Order: sequence, then C-alpha cells, then structure tokens
Amino acid sequence: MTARTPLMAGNWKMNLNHLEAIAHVQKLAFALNDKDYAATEVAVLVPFTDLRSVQTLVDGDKLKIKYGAQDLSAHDSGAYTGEISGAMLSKLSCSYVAVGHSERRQYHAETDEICNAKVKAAYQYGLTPILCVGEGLDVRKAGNQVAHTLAQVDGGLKDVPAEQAASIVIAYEPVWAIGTGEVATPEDAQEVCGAIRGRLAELYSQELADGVRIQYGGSVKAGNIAAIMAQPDVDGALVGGASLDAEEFVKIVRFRDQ
Ligand SMILES: O=C[C@H](O)COP(=O)(O)O
Repeated sequence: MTARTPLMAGNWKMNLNHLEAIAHVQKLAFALNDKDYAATEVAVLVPFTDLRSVQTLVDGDKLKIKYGAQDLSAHDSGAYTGEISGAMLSKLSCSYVAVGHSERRQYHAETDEICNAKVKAAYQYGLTPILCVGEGLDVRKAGNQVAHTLAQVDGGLKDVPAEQAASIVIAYEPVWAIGTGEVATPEDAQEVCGAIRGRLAELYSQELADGVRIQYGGSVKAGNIAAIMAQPDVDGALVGGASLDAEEFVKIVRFRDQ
C-alpha cells in the first residue's frame, strides 16, 4: 500500500473578507512549523475575493500552506456572468479547487454531470479537484449511503483518465453531519471511505486507489479528529466551521497529538 500524506483542508465557505483572510493565514503560518508540514499537507479553500491576498502572502513569506477555491466554472471563458474559470484560478497559483460541495449541489443544483465537467476543467488547468460526495439524511436512514455516494464518484469521474484521476482528492461529507454538530462515527466514515477506495480500484486499478486521498468532512473538530483519522481509509479532513478558528484548525492539523 502507498503511504498517503494526510490532507487537512479548511473550507472557509462564505466567510472572511480579504483583510480577514490575511490575518487568518498569518495566524496559521505563525502556529504551524516545518514538522507539521512534513507530516500533513495543509490547505485553505477561500472565497474568490480572498485569493489574490492569500497568494501574495504565501508567495511573499514563502509559506507552505496551500490554497485554492471552493468552486470553478465548467467553461473555459466567455459570456458566463459571475463565473470564475480554471484558467483564472491557475493564474493565481491555486493548488486545489473543491468540486460538487453539497452546498453547491443543494443551492446551485449542481448535478453529477456538472461536477464531472468541473473536474475535467480543473485538470485542464492544472488544478487538483477535491470532489465532494456524500448522502443526505433520508438516504442514510434508508441505509443507501454507500450506493448513493459511489454513484456520485462514478458521475464525477466519468471519462476522467487514470493519469488525472490518480491525483484526485475525494471528500466524503455526509450532508446530515455538515455544520450540524452531528459527526459521523469513525465507523460510518470508514464504511463509505473504504467503499470509495474500492470503487476507485474497480474503475482504475488497486495501485491508483491506494494512492488517492479520501477525506472525511462534517463537524470535524480537534476533539473528534484523532478517532476519524485512525480509520484506514480516511486520509484527512475537509473542515468547515472549525477551520475559521485558527487555534482549532492547527489542533486538527496536529491530529496525532489529540
Ligand atoms: O466543507 C466542509 C464541510 O461542509 C464540513 O463543514 P463543517 O465542518 O462546518 O461541518
């Protein structure tokens, strides 16, 4: 099995303006050290309006924090008012971009087809997509969480070649656990993350599947991260609310100490 470096990504959602973003990244940079970065990759997914400020800070101070966006357009350029292209994100040296977050699926009607086009757009411009998948409460109650989530994996990766899929990050986020304080048990997380890895092996190869990082997301905090990370198929977390508290996020990055 390939060793996978955990990825802790803070998804700020629609929080922190560009000035607050600078202060927040400075706090993270002050607290994190080389040992942290060697053990765990750290990223922040920030509002579009923060990207230039974060880029300037990261470049200027040679920070090891990676950054990226929370969405991108499926289109290259042109008359798509309000959209931001992969090329624009790439120009800002983004490493990551979230695709198909449940809030995009829910409030912006993003389908698996749209997510698939966005995954392809991300790769086209050298960005690593973090493909978000996960079931709602009704699906969970019916016991269909694995089938539902794997269908989203299939849809998001349709016709994506292995050389691209090898670098994808998949974030399993049960919708009922997002921002609710209702965290999935480590066993719940493992069940679906393990199934996602199994599906990647079927779609591509075991070797590829063993190298892909699968994150858990949903009410992750310093107090629950260690048990979640102890699961064999969980390789990091996509952290919402707790990523807005620099001290808490640093503790999550240092999950081995919790
Ligand atoms: O992208 C992050 C997830 O939506 C989780 O959010 P949360 O940590 O606030 O529950």
